[in-house]
Amino acid sequence: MATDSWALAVDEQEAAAESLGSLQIKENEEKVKTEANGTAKTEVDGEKVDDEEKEDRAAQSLLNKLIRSNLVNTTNQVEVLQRDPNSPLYSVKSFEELRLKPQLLQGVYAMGFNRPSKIQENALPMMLAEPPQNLIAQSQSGTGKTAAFVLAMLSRVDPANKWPQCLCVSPTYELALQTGKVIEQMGKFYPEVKLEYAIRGNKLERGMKIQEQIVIGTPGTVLDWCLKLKFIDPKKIKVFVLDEADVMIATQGHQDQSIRIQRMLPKDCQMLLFSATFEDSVWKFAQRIVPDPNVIKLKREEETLDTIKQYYVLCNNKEEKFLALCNIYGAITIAQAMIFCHTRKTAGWLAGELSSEGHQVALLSGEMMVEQRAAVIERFREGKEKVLVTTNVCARGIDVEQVSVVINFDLPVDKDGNPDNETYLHRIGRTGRFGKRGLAINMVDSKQSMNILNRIQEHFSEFTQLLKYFPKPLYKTADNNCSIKKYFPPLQFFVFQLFEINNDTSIALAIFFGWKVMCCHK
Ligand SMILES: Nc1ncnc2c1ncn2[C@@H]1O[C@H](COP(=O)(O)OP(=O)(O)OP(=O)(O)O)[C@@H](O)[C@H]1O
Repeated sequence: MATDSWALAVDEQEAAAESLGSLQIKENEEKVKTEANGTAKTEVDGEKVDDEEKEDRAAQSLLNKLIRSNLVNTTNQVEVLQRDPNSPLYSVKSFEELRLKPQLLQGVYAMGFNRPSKIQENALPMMLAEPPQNLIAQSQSGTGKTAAFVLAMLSRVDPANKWPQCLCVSPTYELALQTGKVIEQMGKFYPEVKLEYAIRGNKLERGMKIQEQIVIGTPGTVLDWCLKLKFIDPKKIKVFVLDEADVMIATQGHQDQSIRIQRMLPKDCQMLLFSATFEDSVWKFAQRIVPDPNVIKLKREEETLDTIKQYYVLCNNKEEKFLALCNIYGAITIAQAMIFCHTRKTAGWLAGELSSEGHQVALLSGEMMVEQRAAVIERFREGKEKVLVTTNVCARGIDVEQVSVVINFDLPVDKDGNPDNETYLHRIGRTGRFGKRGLAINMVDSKQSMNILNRIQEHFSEFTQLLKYFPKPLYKTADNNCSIKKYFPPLQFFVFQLFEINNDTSIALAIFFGWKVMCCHK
């Protein structure tokens, strides 16, 4: 593919992203920007490392919501801590058992939900109980929290009363919109219930009273609407939901604003708080927001490196790394691969080079809006591109199941240049549940990067035996003429590859023969 067709591909990607315009996310209406660009930069290896690489929790959370269409399966058990340990613990296996209003049951089924998710089995009976109970719930993104509290809110409102009865605060404008969409979908057959967005761009006339029964918004605007502008009478709120508590506390001021809102609510208002993670700070915040809570926790599925074959390739510079990459592509059949780079600049360069070699490449990096990133991931999932070149923004939480090959073009390091073991695990790890096998290839281009790889190896060797196979040099280029010095792995390695790999036998065989292919190629 020539460079201009690469540019064309980017244009197509952007066009695809624009088609997501139905989200109506307007740039200027909320200060909290979900794209992570425009922030401070650090110098590493002579290149700018953007702060995009730092975790932007709101952006990550939004991205997850945009690309997820299904529940995340989990084999872990839900842990329930009841406020009153003597009261019976109810759990439901069907939505019928919840005795929902028929319009809501219809809405739930129309969304394609057949049965409650793991967390919903316990959370829904608690949320719908009489008298209402408070709840703190923690489970990873995609396990059904939003759907659960939306159902609770819709169940509790009285459509005959034309004032806000349920209040939901979200960390950003965009996240609030996403939750609003779920309310609209689930409440499709319950049109009497109306929704209002308390977000900065939504200007209401002074002195008016909101008639919609559900208000969803960001903490600052919700606080203004309750306190200063008095659009909402907080004393009439029956359900208060604080969503994404972990993202919320990461934003300056949101914690205090949320607490101030909570203090205005009546004592018998049902308080519900949700979070994907449960660090100490989140737990402390949760306890301030939710008095006498029931607590539900669902451990996240652990990622493992046990099923991943890990290798490294020794090179001298990024051009050689690119060459090595081409050789690997020449040698093995790769359905789809994700390639991680440290900086946007390298990612852009590599995507261009691969593209001009004829690969169908997608590029994902931090200067893209979250919706653009979601569109790129979607295209990649659909197989429209075979290679996804990305910086760290793509590393977390994105499950592109069909990808069995991950290439660390640059090894993951933190801002101080130390190995980032967690990111390494997220990039190449697979949840044990899928048991999917994979291949990870690490590009090493200096003494420092070898050192980093060794430290990553040491770190993971502590808790997995299989890593005796890690890392095996795949091949080594000594100079730009590529007189290749091969490291022959022990025989057991081939035996291991040939007999233990199921799904990826083809890759194993190809690698096996690929040694020769690489040599011939040179
Ligand atoms: N009981 C269910 N059956 C089938 N699908 C469901 C069920 N509950 C939720 N889903 C779907 O699963 C996906 C994740 O659900 P949901 O958004 O509620 O999870 P979450 O834990 O709130 O995650 P996030 O915080 O990322 O939004 C959504 O596409 C949702 O429509």
